[in-house]
Amino acid sequence: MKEEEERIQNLRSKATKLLLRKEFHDSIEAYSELISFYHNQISNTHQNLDPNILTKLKKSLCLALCNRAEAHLNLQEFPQALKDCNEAARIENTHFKTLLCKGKILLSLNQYGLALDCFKEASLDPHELENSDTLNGYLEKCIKFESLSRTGAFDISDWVLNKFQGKPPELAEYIGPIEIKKSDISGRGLFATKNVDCGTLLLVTKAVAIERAIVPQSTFQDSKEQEQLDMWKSFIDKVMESAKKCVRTRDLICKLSIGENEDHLEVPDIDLFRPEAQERGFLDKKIDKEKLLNILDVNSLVEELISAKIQGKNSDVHGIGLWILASFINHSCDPNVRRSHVGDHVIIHASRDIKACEELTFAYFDVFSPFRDREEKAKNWGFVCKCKRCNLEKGVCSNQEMMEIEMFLGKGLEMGGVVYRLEESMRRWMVKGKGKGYLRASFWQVYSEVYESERLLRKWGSKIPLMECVVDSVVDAEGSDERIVKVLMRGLKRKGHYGNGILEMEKAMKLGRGLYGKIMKKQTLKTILFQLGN
Ligand SMILES: C[S@@+](CC[C@H](N)C(=O)[O-])C[C@H]1O[C@@H](n2cnc3c(N)ncnc32)[C@H](O)[C@@H]1O
Repeated sequence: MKEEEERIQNLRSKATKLLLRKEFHDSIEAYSELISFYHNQISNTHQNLDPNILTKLKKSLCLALCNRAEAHLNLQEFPQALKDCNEAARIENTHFKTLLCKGKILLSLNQYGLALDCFKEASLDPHELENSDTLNGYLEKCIKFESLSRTGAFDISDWVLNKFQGKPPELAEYIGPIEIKKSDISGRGLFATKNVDCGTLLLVTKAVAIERAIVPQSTFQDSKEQEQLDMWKSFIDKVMESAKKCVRTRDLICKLSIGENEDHLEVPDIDLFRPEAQERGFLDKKIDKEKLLNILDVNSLVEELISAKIQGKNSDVHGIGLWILASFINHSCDPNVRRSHVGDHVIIHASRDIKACEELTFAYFDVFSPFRDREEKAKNWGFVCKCKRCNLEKGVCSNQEMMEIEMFLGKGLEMGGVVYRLEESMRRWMVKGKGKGYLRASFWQVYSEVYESERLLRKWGSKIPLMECVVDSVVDAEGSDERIVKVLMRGLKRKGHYGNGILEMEKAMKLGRGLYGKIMKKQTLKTILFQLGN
């Protein structure tokens, strides 16, 4: 008997040491042995009742379960961690350490309301005053996150102003007025459930996994490709790891498209993606590597590089990630939402006014390029783009005149001449409304060079449309984009309307909200707009 007691005493101190040394896998093993021992003892003791021994055993079991939960939590094995905490709580429902651990797990699972209940309950323990600072920290965080996840009232101003450097702001997951429905473009898509205006926040969601690497522009092509391949491989491993750890993640990943027969795919209920749905029965689906590769091929997103370059972000940093709910958003060459990457979260907001029941689309690749370039990029993604803009431009682009305009571009014809020819052709082809905006966006590079050159403006000014007019039509067709805002702000500066032309500034502010969403302070947005115009 003495020997057994000694063995258990040693096992207990071994498990504790391993936990303190952060050797979580080994500590889980040691605690599991300890937990089995207590389970056996309790069922034996139940037969030869000694209430004191039983109480002592149950206390020890509660502590061992709670410590094993802590180890699982550190390995981000949330379901196992939660299971241990729930068993510990059934033994002693006011156990401080268990409540603290369960609160931390629920916080990691974005279940802020339930986490708050745990921390509140823990704060009632009069014996744990020395832990009150830690507890207050969690309470404050929970209250903030709970409100953010309900209201979407985020503020990323300081971070944007700091050119996206330093620690990103802490974000909570948020699902705005959106739903999943069958799409006319392909398979399923995300749709607005009510009218929203430019800049409205629609979705904030955290990546299942993300992998970043620094690949300097100057790196040789071969090494660049190797670095990207290595990045892709470790990204796949990370997603596999997350999927292995959590039934819910695995089940939700399995709902994603592999790019084939999309029109036959089930349309999942958006509520499944809410953190509160954690407890709903998710199917323990198997996911083999080949299926996962296909899913990642179709749904992974790179952290946006074009806007990163324009905003002066470090464009040597490349990131790839999987954001499950955002994966239901189809591509369009005339998108109405934009994504911003903040830490491991992706933020989706309206880049123009959107009507209820309208499908939300963003650009998978740069859409400020001619039809043939975009066709090639969509092909690399594995689809033929069915958006309105491609359908319209397909017809125009087979036109001999359009081919000539594209050819002139390559042959160094003066940019003013290209703009002039394109505008004249559109007039003759009777291209109207959005069509004009689409084609101007296709040749935006050319337009922007003309509008930014005093010399070209002097030469071609009266033969080509006003910059403001072209900006309006491209914004109408494409929504907000840094490149348009840049040209607009520089134009306003030249005309002396910078900061004092009220109407112009109102327009610029609306475009700014389209760029970063309404989650920026007005004053910060103004500063950013001025920076873009310099
Ligand atoms: C990230 S998924 C988008 C959601 C997908 N429609 C679904 O049902 O799960 C990407 C896939 O959607 C389809 N897709 C997205 N945008 C498209 C577009 N503009 N035209 C045609 N197919 C598109 C392609 O099959 C692409 O591989």
